[in-house]
Amino acid sequence: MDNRTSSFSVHPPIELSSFCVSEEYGFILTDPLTDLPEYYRAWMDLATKLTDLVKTRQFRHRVAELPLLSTCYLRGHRELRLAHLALGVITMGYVWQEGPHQPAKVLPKVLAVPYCAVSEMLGLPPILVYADCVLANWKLRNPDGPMEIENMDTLFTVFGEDSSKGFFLISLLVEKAASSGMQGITMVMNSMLTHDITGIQEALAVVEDSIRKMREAFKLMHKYVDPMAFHNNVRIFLMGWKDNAALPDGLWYEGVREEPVCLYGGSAAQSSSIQCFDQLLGVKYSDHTSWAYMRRMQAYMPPPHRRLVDTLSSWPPLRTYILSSSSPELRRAYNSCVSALVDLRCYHLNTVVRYVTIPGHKTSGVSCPFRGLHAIQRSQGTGGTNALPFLKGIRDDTKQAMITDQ
Ligand code: HEM
Repeated sequence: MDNRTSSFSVHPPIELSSFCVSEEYGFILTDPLTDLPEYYRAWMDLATKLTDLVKTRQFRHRVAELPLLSTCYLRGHRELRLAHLALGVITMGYVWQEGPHQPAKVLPKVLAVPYCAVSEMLGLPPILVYADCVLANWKLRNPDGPMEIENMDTLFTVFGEDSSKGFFLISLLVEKAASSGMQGITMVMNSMLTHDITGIQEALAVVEDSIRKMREAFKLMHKYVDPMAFHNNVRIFLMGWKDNAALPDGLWYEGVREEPVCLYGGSAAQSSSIQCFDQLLGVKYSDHTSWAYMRRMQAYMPPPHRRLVDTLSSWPPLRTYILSSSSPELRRAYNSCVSALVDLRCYHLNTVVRYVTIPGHKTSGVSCPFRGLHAIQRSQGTGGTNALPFLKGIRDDTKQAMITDQ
């Protein structure tokens, strides 16, 4: 037994809606707004024109000309989320316009002050997070049509337009596939409360099916995202200012803080879905650095989503429950989920080799537009990790969760 309580009596049933998670969309923001009140026109205009203005090196000048807008006209969660997304995109354009060898070290007051205010209201850090650029950055072209890539668009892209769009939308579809898994998780947990073995087993099959569907959705990445465009453009504009040699001291938010702030860049490591599956299945990150990193990523999730991960981690462990049960079917259903998660992580790893490692080697040639890049940055994820060792470790930890007969 680990230090979680072994008693089920203290745990009320889990309701996804209490964590702002929808049955149909999971962690995705449903019906995101596509525009802010007219007062915020300057933000929306700038965020939608990032690519053109970065190409012509005008983005920073245009930011400097922004009026200092009050956040008092932003109403409700959806307006705040759209404002956080737009200001995040503008911040990335401002910091990385000249590439990693010449980042801006100071975020001007006209941007820093409202951005930090909106971030505080949402309980999110003032940087473009996964919950912005993926979970809140989408619309249906035909509102009555299906949620399929051909019928979808982003509200904003970062540099590397088509590949940026593809990266955000495919990640969104992977999240959509995870939504049935979130329902499966609640079914597992709530069936544990009543010791309903068949219920747990059926719910685990739902979880497994969802993880396998995530892998299927992931495959679309290869059709819609070009590796070189991802590596040299998209990735650069998602990088943060923590564990990044380009901005070793962080970024100074003028008019807000006295000291520069260090924050990780936007990465799908900030996805709550995968951390929920890990909690359900009892995946233990054996390396302390990886554990600490995954824990830190929770601060980049919207607070109710973070609470769900925490709640799952405080429940009596499913794995221990299964180990003490005599049902071979239950054990099989659990192992199939672990196996699906290992497969997903293996697929993800191969994708990282294709999109980060291989282009990183090619980029070391003289024609690289970012030739000032330090070697480590060429193979670094947007979340600041040295990607491959970190991801291999977590994949191996997932394998360790498998229950073997002995
Ligand atoms: C081109 C596609 C992708 C690339 C190149 C990529 C790259 C990376 C990298 C480099 C990391 C290490 C952390 C960092 O420094 O950012 C990472 C972590 C992670 N990524 Fe991705 N990623 C991709 C797509 C996705 C998608 C679609 C998902 C799922 C929604 C995802 C989920 C995760 C998770 C959960 C982690 C944390 C480690 C883990 O739990 O295994 N990634 N990714």
